[in-house]
Amino acid sequence: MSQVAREPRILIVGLGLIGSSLAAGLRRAGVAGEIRACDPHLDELTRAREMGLVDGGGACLAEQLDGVNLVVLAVPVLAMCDVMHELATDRHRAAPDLVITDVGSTKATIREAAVAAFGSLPANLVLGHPIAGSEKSGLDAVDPALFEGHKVILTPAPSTSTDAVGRVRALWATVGAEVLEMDVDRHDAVLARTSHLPHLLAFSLVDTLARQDERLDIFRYAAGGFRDFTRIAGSDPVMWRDIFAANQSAVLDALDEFEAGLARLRHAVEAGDADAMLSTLDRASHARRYFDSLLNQRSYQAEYQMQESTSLCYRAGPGGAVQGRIRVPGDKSVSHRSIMLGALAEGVTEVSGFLEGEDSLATLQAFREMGVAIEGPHQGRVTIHGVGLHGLQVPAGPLYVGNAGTAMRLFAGLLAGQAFDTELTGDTSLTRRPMGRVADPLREMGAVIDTAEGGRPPLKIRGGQALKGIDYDMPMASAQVKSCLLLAGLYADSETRVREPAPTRDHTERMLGGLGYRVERHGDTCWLQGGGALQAAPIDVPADISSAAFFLVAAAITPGADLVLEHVGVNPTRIGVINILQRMGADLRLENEHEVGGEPVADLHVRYAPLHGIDIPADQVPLAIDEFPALFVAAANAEGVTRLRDAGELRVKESDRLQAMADGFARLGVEHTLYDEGIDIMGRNTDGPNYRGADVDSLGDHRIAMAFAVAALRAEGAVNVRDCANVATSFPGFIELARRVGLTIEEQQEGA
Ligand SMILES: O=C(O)C1=C[C@@H](OP(=O)(O)O)[C@@H](O)[C@H](O)C1
Ligand SMILES: C=C(OP(=O)(O)O)C(=O)O
Repeated sequence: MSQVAREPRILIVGLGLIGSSLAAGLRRAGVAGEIRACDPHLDELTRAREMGLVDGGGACLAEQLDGVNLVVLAVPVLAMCDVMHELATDRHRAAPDLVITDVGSTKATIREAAVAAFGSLPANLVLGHPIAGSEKSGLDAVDPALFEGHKVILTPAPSTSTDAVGRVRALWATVGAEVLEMDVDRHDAVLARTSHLPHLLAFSLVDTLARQDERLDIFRYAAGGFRDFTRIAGSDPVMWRDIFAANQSAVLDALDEFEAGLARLRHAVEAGDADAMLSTLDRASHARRYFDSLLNQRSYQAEYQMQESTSLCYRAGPGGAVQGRIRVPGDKSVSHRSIMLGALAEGVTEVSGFLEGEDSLATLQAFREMGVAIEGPHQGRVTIHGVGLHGLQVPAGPLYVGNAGTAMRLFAGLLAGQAFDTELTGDTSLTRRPMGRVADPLREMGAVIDTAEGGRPPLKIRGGQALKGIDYDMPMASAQVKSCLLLAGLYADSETRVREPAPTRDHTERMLGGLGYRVERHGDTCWLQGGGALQAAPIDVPADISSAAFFLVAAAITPGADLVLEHVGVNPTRIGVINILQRMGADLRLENEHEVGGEPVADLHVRYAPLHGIDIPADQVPLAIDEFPALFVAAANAEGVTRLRDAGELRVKESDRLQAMADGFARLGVEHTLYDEGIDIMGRNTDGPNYRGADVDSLGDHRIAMAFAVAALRAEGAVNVRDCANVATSFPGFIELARRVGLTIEEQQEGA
């Protein structure tokens, strides 16, 4: 519950926009205490009293202090010094529990003024700053809702009384503000960039243009851009003079950074360097949209940050049909690689069919942060202005790859070969996943990488290392480890060889070949020689067989189903799901088979046919590694036992997928036995439902969420799946497509 101010007598010093709006907000909130004001303009005071904002007041601070419990100093920053001295002299007149706060836009100067006036920083002084305002000023602009939903930053010192901080927090909470704390220096540095610099630029631009054109034609013909950019130049000049003077050094630092950035852009314009211009504009445009969506709490990263507090659920009704022709979104593995290799190539790479899911978008964003100009995505089209193997630039901070194991592991190899240091971070699920499997062989190549305990993220990668080729025998069948080493191998002084214990997806090898980089293979080993170059070429991303798998299974278990999935990638290293379903008796055919950009594709046609349990051949496990959650649902609806072994890798995906599926099955009443590296599923295929409805938890894992949504087709009651926001990592639009083919499924906010 938010706190409410319980001050018997509040004194607001200064009836400008902030002071009068605070009074109005407190009044509107119905605070019980008296509100007084002190202002040199007696007519303003009279008006404020007539408007019902204050109970009384006067021009002399000493006289107004009698019995006051809370003083709010809302005077211009440079007037703060005099007011502090008066306060220090007459504070004995106030109540013994007096708390003082202020609303100044800079904090270090006000702290200095307080120390000068009081001899030291008083424990009952809580410096603060509401991040609210308007280009309008004074009592005329009063707005009781001015602080609602806005932030107020308090900057208490270690010596500040916690009771005083609590009371100032309550004051702002009463008028609807969100209160946070930071130290004085950080406040001044942050505000110099987010507020003071933009005001300074707006004032300067308007002044410059106004001088250039005495007849003010510019203003007459001003377009929206001018209006948007310069609105704040109408702000109170005295207030802003004071702010620039008071926060001089932080404002100058911010201005220096700005001038350096402007000089770079100027240079790009002057040199006609289209790539450099696009890179800056594109980064800015995306950063701006990211900022917008953060404010609206709807971006992909914001969604992750919010996940703790809100959760998206699926409610999948029992039964339903599976009919039609659909195309699922682009392949996630190929999408990640298209951005990575396109960025490292020389020339412009055009990608089509790109997956606009959060995982591959995180990869795209990371390259933007390393200076690569990338246009799009627009309806699956992305244009990457490659910078060559040595053209990446040092990013401003850690690279955040969200939920994407593929991104983190492939980046680890690629970044180990760069000249600069980097840090890779991810969301809570990714932070639990093992990275030693890439860090260890990379270290053998000469990379310097720090991980958190147990080889977990974040990964801190030291740049500038000379990498040497290795001959590596992978302990597990992992395309991510193989790809990571091949990417590092591009930067190595010699040959990098990787042997895999079983075939894994080979998109990296194929795409490197497509971009003119020679990768050789003999049996279970592939290798490349470092020091070459990649040449840009178009990349067509097929539909993702891992996403198609949910609909393949949906059709395979639903009597009467007849479904075509168009243009699905059927690379032989990915078709375990097709092989396994066919062995279980599915009527699944490949039609219209052809090749696009080095990857085989086909339309997959499934009609319902009764399934039976099988022993899943070990060699199919790596070829269907992401499809097991869906395949387990097929097994639950197949007559007899389906046995899976040698699948321990499922325990280190976005969740422990063996456990997550077993837990959900227990709730649905699907009989099963769990093993360390596998599961037995005792399926049924009756004329009616094959198990009951239940509430299940996806554990935030996209594939578990979609698998249980599909399971509802043969359940007796609804299947409610918790924590489904992460479906957007690999399959944006899943719900719409599922509904289109005949599933009854809705999204709900948990608790709604
Ligand atoms: O290389 C890739 O794109 C992937 C490889 C697989 O991971 P492992 O390499 O850990 O098996 C797979 O599970 C993942 O979804 C994507
Ligand atoms: C395991 C998966 O992806 P990643 O490893 O990239 O997180 C997946 O998509 O199922």
